[in-house]
Amino acid sequence: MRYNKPVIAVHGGAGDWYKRDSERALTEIKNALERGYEQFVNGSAIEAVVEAIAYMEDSGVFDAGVGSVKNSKGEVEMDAGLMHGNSMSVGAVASTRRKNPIREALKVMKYTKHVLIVGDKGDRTLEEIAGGINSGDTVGAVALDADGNLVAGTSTGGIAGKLPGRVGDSPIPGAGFYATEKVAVSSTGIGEVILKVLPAKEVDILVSMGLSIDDAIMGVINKVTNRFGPDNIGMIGLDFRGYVAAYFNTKGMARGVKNKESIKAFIFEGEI
Ligand SMILES: NC(=O)C[C@H](N)C(=O)O
Repeated sequence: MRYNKPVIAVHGGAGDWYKRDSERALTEIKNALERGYEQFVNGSAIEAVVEAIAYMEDSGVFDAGVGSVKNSKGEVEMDAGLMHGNSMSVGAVASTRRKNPIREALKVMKYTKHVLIVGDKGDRTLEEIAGGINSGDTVGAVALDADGNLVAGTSTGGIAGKLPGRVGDSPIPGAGFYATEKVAVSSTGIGEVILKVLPAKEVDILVSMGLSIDDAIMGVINKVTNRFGPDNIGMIGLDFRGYVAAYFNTKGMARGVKNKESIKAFIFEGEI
């Protein structure tokens, strides 16, 4: 469906939402959309994506930030990534224990020459970087601002019971997130599948070959299902004209979209 810009879409993870408090998740999706959308007044799509994701990290309802699942040793290790499509700037963190991984990813983007900073050593580096930024399921956001900037971001606690040090798709550009001048995409699901398929990059390739964002995301999800079976992936995407699409091969995916005219949120059926 097409939305006038500025527009933001978010997801709160693909999975078996039947077992979970879906009412609360829908409310939190809407709150995250409001929080992100507010940023368009003074900020760009970057602030919109970061604040929407930081809200979901703080909510405790999703597998990200304070709601993160634990690894096999009972510890939390989180991954996040962020990409500005027009400049192709990227910032990402993996195996971090810092409070809001998406804000740390923004620090990597803004204040370092690097793409990905990992682990305890990375956390010490990030602690030293000043910049005034610091003030479940995987969560993600894509936004298009009034100036046409497209941004994608993703943040996760990963997969429950993962081995310490395991990193999934979420902080890897082309896998967990990707953005260009034309599209912004965020993925969720089983990182071990997503890392082999690079679905966010594939959506970019298909769109640059002339497919709509809707056909591109649906095509990639179908391809993953045909090769790896169901219950492993969901994606949201947005293009430069304001077309939004979301597909998943799991039972549900918390997701929503907001612009000036409307706000929508779904977990099971429903087109955003
Ligand atoms: N729930 C998720 O989406 C998990 C994330 N994709 C990972 O494998 O780390």
